[in-house]
Amino acid sequence: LQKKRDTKGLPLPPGPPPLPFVGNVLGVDPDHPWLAYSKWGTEYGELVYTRLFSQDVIIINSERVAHDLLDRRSHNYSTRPPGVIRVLDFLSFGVEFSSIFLPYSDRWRLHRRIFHQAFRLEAAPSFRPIQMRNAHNLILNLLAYPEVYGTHFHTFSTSVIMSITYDYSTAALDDPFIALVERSLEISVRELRPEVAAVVGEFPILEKLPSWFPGASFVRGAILQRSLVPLIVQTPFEHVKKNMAAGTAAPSMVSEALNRIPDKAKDEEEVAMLEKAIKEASASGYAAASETTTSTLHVFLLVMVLYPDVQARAQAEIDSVIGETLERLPDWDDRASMPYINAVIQETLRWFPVVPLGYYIPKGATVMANAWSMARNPEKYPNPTRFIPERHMSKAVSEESSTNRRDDISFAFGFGRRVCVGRYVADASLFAAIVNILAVFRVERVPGWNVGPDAEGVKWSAGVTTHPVFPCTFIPRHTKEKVSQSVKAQS
Ligand code: HEM
Repeated sequence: LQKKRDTKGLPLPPGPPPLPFVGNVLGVDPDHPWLAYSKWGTEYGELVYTRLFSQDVIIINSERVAHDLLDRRSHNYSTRPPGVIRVLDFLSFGVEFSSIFLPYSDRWRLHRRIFHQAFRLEAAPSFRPIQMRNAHNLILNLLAYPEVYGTHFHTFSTSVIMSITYDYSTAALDDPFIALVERSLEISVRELRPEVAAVVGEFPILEKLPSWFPGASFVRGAILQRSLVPLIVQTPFEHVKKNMAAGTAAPSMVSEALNRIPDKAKDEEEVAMLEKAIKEASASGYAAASETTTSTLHVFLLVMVLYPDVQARAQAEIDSVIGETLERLPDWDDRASMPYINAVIQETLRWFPVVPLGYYIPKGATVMANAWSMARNPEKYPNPTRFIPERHMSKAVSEESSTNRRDDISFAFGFGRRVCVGRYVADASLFAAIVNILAVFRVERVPGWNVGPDAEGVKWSAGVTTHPVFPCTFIPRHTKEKVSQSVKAQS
């Protein structure tokens, strides 16, 4: 029996037998590829070799191997797959500058440094007032128009990141800039992934199809995206520079990074290079922050509908801390007294990681870290399809945020040098939104929507980030007047 080998003669892990030309592509649902990768994991082991057309792909299905390769040997696994980058060269979406897609390089390192200054563990709490104010807008929006809850989640996530990054205030409802960002992100999330890249890369003729041609959605996406991206990148950056010139800029990631450009570096070329990096990193940051936070809130809502007992226990905990009559809304200081809420946040991130696959490349192949499969590991999480916050309760959750405990659900935020730079900010946004939603609403399934606790049959959106699509009912636990009063009192 001849062992499979890569082009350099190194042995490759086992995997499903590929068909000529297409490889294993027919076995993969391109909208939910993590399902096939996880199934192969149970058949072939922690590391699986597969081929999508001519692209070699190695899937890591276990946390142990992911930590070993992506954390401990991260210098080998820190760049991004050429597949996605090739699509970008070949059919430009105009987002080649994004920190998320940049190859491992000095340019990427500079982006990371800019993020790190603003979003590191010690700096993240400075954004809490912004996060809480937006969580209050979220509950007011939900009270007014509960049926479009997805739009409110998006407004919340994007407003938080826009304020943090640019001190840019969006309208509480129907902000035109947010609509633009939403459209642009929808295209990127859907099209810019290796499974799509594999197809486009194999059939360059697709690029030549007119954009109206059925199935040529990525061509349409690319055309639209190329016109949206410059607006989205330029407009908020100019806003900061204008405010700085007028002396009215409040602290934000961009204003602080611009202020840090050292005087001695002020030869024109260097300043231009640094400004460009700040502009590009800030635009990538809000792209990365918005969809992920929004999708996690969708997952939270789904589990609250599917697990009414969990919801009731979470609400009992909130009421025990702030009182049953909503004399005030929850605040940051309450977090330490809410171990169950913290466990609900942990379990939400575990139950369905909204970025199910992370992409890395060592030389040659694409390596995918299958967070979805890690989250469903029955040895670490008995009965993994069930939402059980108690599994996180024994570990003094109240003292630490969901993102500090690297040993537990770290797979939700990626691995190695490309680990999510916004995880501390994300954790605080989730707490602010979740605790306020539960304080003010009971969420219930709509009559006739018969989905069981494993959420089988629920539709999930397709893309790098995914979220469930389902109907639900928001029942206010307090009167509108009471909620408005409490919001006013707290602001
Ligand atoms: C619940 C919310 C979030 C989740 C689940 C999440 C998850 C992730 C994951 C899985 C990655 C990929 C890591 C990898 O490839 O190994 C990532 C990257 C990234 N995230 Fe987050 N994220 C969230 C929120 C945020 C926020 C709020 C920000 C900004 C404030 C942010 C900024 C970034 C950036 C810039 C990257 C790219 C890092 C790089 O390639 O070097 N994320 N995130």
